[in-house]
Amino acid sequence: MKIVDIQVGRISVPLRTPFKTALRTVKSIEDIVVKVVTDTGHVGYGEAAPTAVITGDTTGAIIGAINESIKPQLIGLSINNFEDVMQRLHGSLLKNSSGKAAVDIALYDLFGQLHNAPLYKLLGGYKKEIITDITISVNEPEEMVKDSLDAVGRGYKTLKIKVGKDPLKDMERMKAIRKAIGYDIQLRIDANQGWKPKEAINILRKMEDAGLEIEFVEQPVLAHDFEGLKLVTDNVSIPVLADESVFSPRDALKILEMRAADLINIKLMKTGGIYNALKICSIAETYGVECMIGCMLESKISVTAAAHLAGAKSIITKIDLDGPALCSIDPVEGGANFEEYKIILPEASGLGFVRVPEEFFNND
Ligand SMILES: C[C@H](N)C(=O)N[C@@H](CCC(=O)O)C(=O)O
Ligand SMILES: [Mg+2]
Repeated sequence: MKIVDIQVGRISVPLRTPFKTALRTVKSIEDIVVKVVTDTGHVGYGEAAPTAVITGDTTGAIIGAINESIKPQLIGLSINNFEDVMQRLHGSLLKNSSGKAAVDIALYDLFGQLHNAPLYKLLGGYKKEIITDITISVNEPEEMVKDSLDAVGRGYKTLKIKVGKDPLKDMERMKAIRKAIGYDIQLRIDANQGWKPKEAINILRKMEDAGLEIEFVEQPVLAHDFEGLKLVTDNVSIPVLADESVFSPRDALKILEMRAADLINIKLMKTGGIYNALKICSIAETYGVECMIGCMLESKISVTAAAHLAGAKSIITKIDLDGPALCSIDPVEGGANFEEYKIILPEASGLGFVRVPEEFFNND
């Protein structure tokens, strides 16, 4: 099964409501899609999200990385020697994790097709069904209460609340949400780097004292501030999850050696796809640290790949794969079945897509 072509296209999907974090506001998913074609007529699909404020990857940079650096390395290689293909892909250029992720995902789709098995089974086959949280954007407290109640009405049992805009207001937000939804629903929070270390310690202790029962806090401080992250981890009881601080297996190793966080958030757009995400799973297993699998603003294509990984690995115990649930439409047939909080993995080979619209690849 030889790679004969790699095509790049675009997918655009309006969100149900604007997505707001401490870092950005977005109204629609505007991602890059990739199609890897083989001499046997098989096609693998991938996707990249240009989340410049987190990964540094813009739309133009992703397209350039794939067309100028990745594609020339891969044409003619055989999926049968998958290790060689992965080495060439991940060695083709530095950084550019989102562009690498799109191609890596498409190649894993082909790897599954080559071996005629769903990817999650080839990677471990731990479970066929996973349960995701849903994200509540940072807004005025009343609006966040309304959005939280809507999410609970849709059946979600875990909400990930975006904070990090203003510590005093964040406290108000969390008190209002907890009061409205009660204690049967789990609350995790994501500050997206919005607090300073001492500010984070202060607000998290207040949340503990107020009995808000926060499952964990995601990325309270700046991504590069490993010492600040450790200071927070050492000084609060709420577990700390490293998100923007961990892109590569090397980052994961450093964070875990320092004991700077209690949990790690794996996202394919940060790791450059499944190949390196698997290494982070092994590192985390070695340290006995559980992982979350997360996503950026991604549609069903790349979130299906993340769901296959989550279904394969027991160390992934927390799921934040709500990209498709935030979308107003789903233009892709097949892949994982997203039924609100329940994600069911497909039994078809590879990632299991049935139809990815050809229009995505008409680049006029
Ligand atoms: C969408 C997901 N639940 C999420 O919150 N992902 C990121 C932010 C993604 C973005 O800004 O596109 C996260 O910080 O966990
Ligand atoms: Mg996060």
